[in-house]
Amino acid sequence: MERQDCAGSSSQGPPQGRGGTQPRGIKQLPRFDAGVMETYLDDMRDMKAKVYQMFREHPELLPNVEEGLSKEEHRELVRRSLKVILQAGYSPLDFLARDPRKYFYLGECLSMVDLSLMVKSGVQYSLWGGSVLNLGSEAHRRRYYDDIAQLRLPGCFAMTELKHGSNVAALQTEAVLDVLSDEWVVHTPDEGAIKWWIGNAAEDGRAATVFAREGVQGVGVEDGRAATVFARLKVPDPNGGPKLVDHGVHAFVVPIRDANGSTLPGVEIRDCGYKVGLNGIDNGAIRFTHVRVPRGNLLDRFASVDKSGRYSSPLTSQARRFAATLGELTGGRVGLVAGSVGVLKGAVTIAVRYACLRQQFGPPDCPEVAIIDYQSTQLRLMPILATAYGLHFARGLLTDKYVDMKRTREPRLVEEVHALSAGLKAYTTSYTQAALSTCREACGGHGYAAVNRLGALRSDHDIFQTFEGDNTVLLQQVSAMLLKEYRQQFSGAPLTATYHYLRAALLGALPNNPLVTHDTEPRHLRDPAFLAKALEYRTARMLFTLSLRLRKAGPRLGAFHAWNKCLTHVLDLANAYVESVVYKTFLRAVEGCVDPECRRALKAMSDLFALRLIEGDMMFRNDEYIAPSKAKAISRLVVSLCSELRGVALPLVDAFAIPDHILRAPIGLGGSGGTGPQPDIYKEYLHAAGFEV
Ligand SMILES: Cc1cc2nc3c(=O)[nH]c(=O)nc-3n(C[C@H](O)[C@H](O)[C@H](O)COP(=O)(O)OP(=O)(O)OC[C@H]3O[C@@H](n4cnc5c(N)ncnc54)[C@H](O)[C@@H]3O)c2cc1C
Repeated sequence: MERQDCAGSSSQGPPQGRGGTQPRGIKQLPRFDAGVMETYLDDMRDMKAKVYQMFREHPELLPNVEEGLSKEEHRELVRRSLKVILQAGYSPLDFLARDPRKYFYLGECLSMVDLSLMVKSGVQYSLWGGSVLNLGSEAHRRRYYDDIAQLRLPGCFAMTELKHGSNVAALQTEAVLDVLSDEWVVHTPDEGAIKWWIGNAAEDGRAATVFAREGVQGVGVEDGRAATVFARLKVPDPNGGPKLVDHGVHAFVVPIRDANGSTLPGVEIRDCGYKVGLNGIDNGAIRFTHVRVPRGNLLDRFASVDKSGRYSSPLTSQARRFAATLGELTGGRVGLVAGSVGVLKGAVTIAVRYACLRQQFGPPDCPEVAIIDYQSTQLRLMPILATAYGLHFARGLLTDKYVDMKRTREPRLVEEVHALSAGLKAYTTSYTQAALSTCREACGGHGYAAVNRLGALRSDHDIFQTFEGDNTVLLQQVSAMLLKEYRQQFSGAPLTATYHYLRAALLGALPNNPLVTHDTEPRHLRDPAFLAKALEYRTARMLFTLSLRLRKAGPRLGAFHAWNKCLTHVLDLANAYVESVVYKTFLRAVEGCVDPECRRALKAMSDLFALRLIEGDMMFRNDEYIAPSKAKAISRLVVSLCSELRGVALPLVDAFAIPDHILRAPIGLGGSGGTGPQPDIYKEYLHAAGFEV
């Protein structure tokens, strides 16, 4: 075999150690200082440093996946961690109530410590605490705030039932007002209505926010002493009729355990047992048998019931009350986006560092090459790295809008945050879940070792796609809101005028100059104006065709079946919308970066993010938005951008600044961030396996 030029392959640079090998003849992005990038990404670094320092001082709180903790041991660890966080002066409920940016930031920090801890904190403060804060009155806040904040009253959020999860409006738990005793009687009418999966219920909860039909109340939890129970509210007919009036699902505070942890009369709680992941959380199932709580336990921000049983609400319809209630719970979704982005950063950090070090094969008589120098590895990992940055900035946008919404309560902002939190929650958690598998595969067999954490992260994170709103269901809400917005925009106009207008707008968005559809110059392909317009066109086109299809199918099939017939299209539209928002946010972040080297790396990643989307969508070809020659040029550019980014992949992951004692994956250790002595990953790994080295 002909001897190859080692330098021409990939043997430049150190054969071992951080950075691996550097191919020659590839355009390189300028090196940048990871510390400068970190400063740009993160304006709350001090808090992160302190939180992580706390876990350095308490290494016993970091679960060791190899030890195979039982669910009871893991739950105990999480309980202790929550207390240590409080003792260190961090009050998550205070953050949530007064400075939500800190609350979500803390969630992201905790995600790589232990996802069970992050989620348990979310159950106590965001779900249980948040339901009291957001759905209750000032009296409820005064009564419960301190006890929830200080963990003296662990609680639950009891919405889901055995037979109903996504379809919350169909919950069956009842809360019936007994006007003689001035109490709600919370009751589970049948097995299907047993509250299920309720976090904090199996051991810790003392109370629960129970979601029930008015006239009904519910409760939950192990750690929880109380729960917000969602139940149907029923009151006597004001006209003296024999039947109770059902006002739909409302939230009630229901005590479930006494101070000694024993369940209260009428409350039966079972442990949901081992799960695929998140075993540090005590999920439980709760059945209520005619549990009585005072009338004042209805969380009555949107509806109240007086002593005589008269129901009143500032919102005119059941649907609007229900929407307002669920709208107040968007904070949970914002928290999941933050946690999921944290996991994505951790996973890609492990995979990139390992891929830079791991060597397999090479030209004859030459050193082996680092696996990151294989084009296939670059195409796997660089888009994930770019998306992690894009979603980091999008998470920032969502948090800022959430804070503004809470401050102003402006109705348009409320709708926007609802759509954005639903869309980003679905998109981010689905993306991260897929990326976890890709990172595991990119690390080969060692990625499968439990000690390297990718498997545990994959198992723990998986359910992020389902709870706080199933992703498929949330994406439908996003598309429904986009359609509604379009309809409102054209309200008053005859439907045909609307469609003609949309069609004309779309045709206008098509590049009418054939030179543009055939332009293969990288300068054009990397022009943000081209990329942003292409992604906007995609969303607008999907919106247009979806409206058209629904309009055609609706009269024949009815709204429900017409929607179902178009469901794939509905989901594609929502994803396209979210991707367009992420790209625009990414662009603003590129423009806002003053360090020229960092900006070039960010620009390359934003280009890669958008180009991959265009490359992967046949619509652009089918519509002749891009000619075949342009499509090929885009694919070539994607490969070359991945290759350029490979040169700065290490400082890009270093800028996420996840310290080794938090990352805890021997194959992903970073040492002192590229400036000091580098860890010997194999040595660490052998050591973790028990070898003396
Ligand atoms: C670990 C864990 C913790 C949880 N913690 C809590 C908690 O603290 N409190 C609480 O109240 N709940 C909790 N839940 C419940 C969780 O919120 C529900 O699981 C979630 O809302 C989904 O409901 P479901 O499981 O009934 O799924 P379903 O709604 O039955 O969905 C099943 C499948 O059907 C699909 N599907 C459903 N409807 C549609 C539709 N309209 N169109 C297309 N596809 C559809 C979904 O995409 C999904 O794939 C928890 C669940 C788990 C597993």
